[in-house]
Amino acid sequence: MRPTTPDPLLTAEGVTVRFGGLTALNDVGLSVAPGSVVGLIGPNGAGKTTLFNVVSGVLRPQSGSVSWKGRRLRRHRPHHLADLGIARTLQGLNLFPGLSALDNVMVGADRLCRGGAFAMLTGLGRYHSDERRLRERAMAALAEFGAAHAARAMPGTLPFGVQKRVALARAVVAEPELLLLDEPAGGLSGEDMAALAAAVKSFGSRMGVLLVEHHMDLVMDVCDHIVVLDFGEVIAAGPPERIRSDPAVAEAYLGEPEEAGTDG
Ligand SMILES: Nc1ncnc2c1ncn2[C@@H]1O[C@H](COP(=O)(O)OP(=O)(O)OP(=O)(O)O)[C@@H](O)[C@H]1O
Repeated sequence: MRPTTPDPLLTAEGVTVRFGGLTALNDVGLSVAPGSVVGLIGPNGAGKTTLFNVVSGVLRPQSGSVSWKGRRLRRHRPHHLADLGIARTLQGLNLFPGLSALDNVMVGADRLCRGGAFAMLTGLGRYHSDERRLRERAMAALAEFGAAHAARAMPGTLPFGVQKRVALARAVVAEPELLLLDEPAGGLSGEDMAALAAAVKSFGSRMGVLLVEHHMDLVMDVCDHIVVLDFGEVIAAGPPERIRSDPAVAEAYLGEPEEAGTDG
């Protein structure tokens, strides 16, 4: 269901993470409102994955907090995300190699099914009435990403770009309120990249999205708001047009300030 409140879905505040003597994140914050696409960018080692892991419940920060709809998450773990209404895709595809593309997507519908999609897929429990409904829904999700033709195929037999579409379909089939995307463009090009951009834009009208991504063109194209990390600190935050012209961002990426106006 579409959220009706403009309050943030997800808020991270004052997040600090240290690995031994290295400060990977220092007092970092961001928030994602319903219906907005927030990009998290920064050079290699800036702390993007670390923040993604804190938000996902993989890592506990030394200080700071993560809140969901205004309520602080104290002990959340990745397997709690679906119940909260949060889905994520990881850098790896994480598809089950022994399940067809369609069945992989149905696993993503787990939270819609009382007995769990696994119980349904394995025939354990009495969930046959749910099964047809979820199968139709999973097919519709595959079709939305142009992967309906792959429904019966095993993931390993599919081209990488199609596998990525299946992973995206699995993430959104349960209609999460927030989608966490960790470098979804990795390994994509051309048509697959354009399809991904279109998909993320369409998600933005249905759910909040946090997009961690290296691919700058994609981020500038699809995000409403961008947070830039460098050496574990937020160095800029704002709409794409502001980030694009921010000298601190150019400096972080290029290693030195862009010399505006120099002509030789
Ligand atoms: N488990 C860990 N143990 C020690 N140091 C770590 C660990 N995870 C990350 N780091 C360090 O923390 C810093 C931030 O890493 P992180 O992976 O979050 O950056 P990133 O912005 O995601 O980089 P990339 O774009 O290369 O994926 C880096 O210096 C990295 O080497």
